[in-house]
Amino acid sequence: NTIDHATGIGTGVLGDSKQFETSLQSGKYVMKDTTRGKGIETYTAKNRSTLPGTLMSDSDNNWTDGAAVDAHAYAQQVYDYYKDVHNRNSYDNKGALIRSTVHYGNNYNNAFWNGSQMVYGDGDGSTFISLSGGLDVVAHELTHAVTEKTAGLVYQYESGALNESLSDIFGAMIDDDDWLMGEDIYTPGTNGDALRSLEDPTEYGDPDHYSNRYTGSQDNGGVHINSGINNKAAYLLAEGGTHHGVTVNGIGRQDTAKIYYHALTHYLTPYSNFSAMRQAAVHSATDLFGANSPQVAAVNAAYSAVGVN
Ligand SMILES: CC(C)[C@H](Cc1cn(Cc2ccc(C(=O)O)cc2)nn1)C(=O)N[C@@H](CCCCN)C(=O)O
Ligand SMILES: [Zn+2]
Repeated sequence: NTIDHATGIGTGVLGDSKQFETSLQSGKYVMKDTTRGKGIETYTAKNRSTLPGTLMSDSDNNWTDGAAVDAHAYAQQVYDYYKDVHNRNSYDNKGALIRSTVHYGNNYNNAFWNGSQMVYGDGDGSTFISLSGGLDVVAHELTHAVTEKTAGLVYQYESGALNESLSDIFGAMIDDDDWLMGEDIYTPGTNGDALRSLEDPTEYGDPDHYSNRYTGSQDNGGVHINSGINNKAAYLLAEGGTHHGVTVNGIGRQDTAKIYYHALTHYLTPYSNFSAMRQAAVHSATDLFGANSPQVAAVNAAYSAVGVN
């Protein structure tokens, strides 16, 4: 009925005011958006680790829990990106309910997709602040769900690094004011730093060329490390540049996002490696823009520039 959905207003982690969809339930406003797919819900774990915890509620629809405000508002923004830009209805393309829990654990320095929902810690206040305060973080986590429902890239070694890279790529496409990951919620005492950089992965110790890939077993075989190689390729594809003597003529963020989304939903498979990623991106650019397009040429150049054949 008409009062089913309402517009909440609140302050985010960084003190920014925003509006978002809520609904009225048994006389209280709750963080449940009934207007997108089968819904978007935000819960609090109250600093314990039981999931999903308690649905966020408020008496007057003016919200002061910054972590919940951002988790809820950014989940809506990421839903809208996939719907409006890629015509995808939630992470399963069937309007799956999107659930987030904030205030997970105690001073928990991480955020993750647990296979069913998004989970955000509050950080310890010096390494991280509440991680849902990063739009790129929310997009990163929700993209893990998209990947699971599409290519199903196994979370280890090269397929896992591609899984990670695609989450970073769409994080950067949605939080599109830079090519950094986590800059808004990492080390509040230090400006301008981040967890990872797609522009220059080596800035945070990650490789930007296949010859420098990590071959050990830590981090599930380097999934958050070797992601830098594909992240660099995506950055070069969008922005252009010369890397290891190879020049790429950039095609912009929009066409780059279309190529990766097409690859994710049409060509990548659970055990795709970096070489298969190059082929999937070439096939996708060919499908979308034609075999002799500048986009296809740029894809080939970008992967050659990072040493992937
Ligand atoms: C999305 C991003 C903000 C988040 C960042 C992150 C956080 N951590 C733990 C961590 C903790 C402390 C520090 C430090 O510098 O002291 C750095 C990293 N490692 N990565 C991240 O990358 N989380 C992983 C969590 C993976 C959990 C296992 N599936 C992911 O979603 O891939
Ligand atoms: Zn990830």
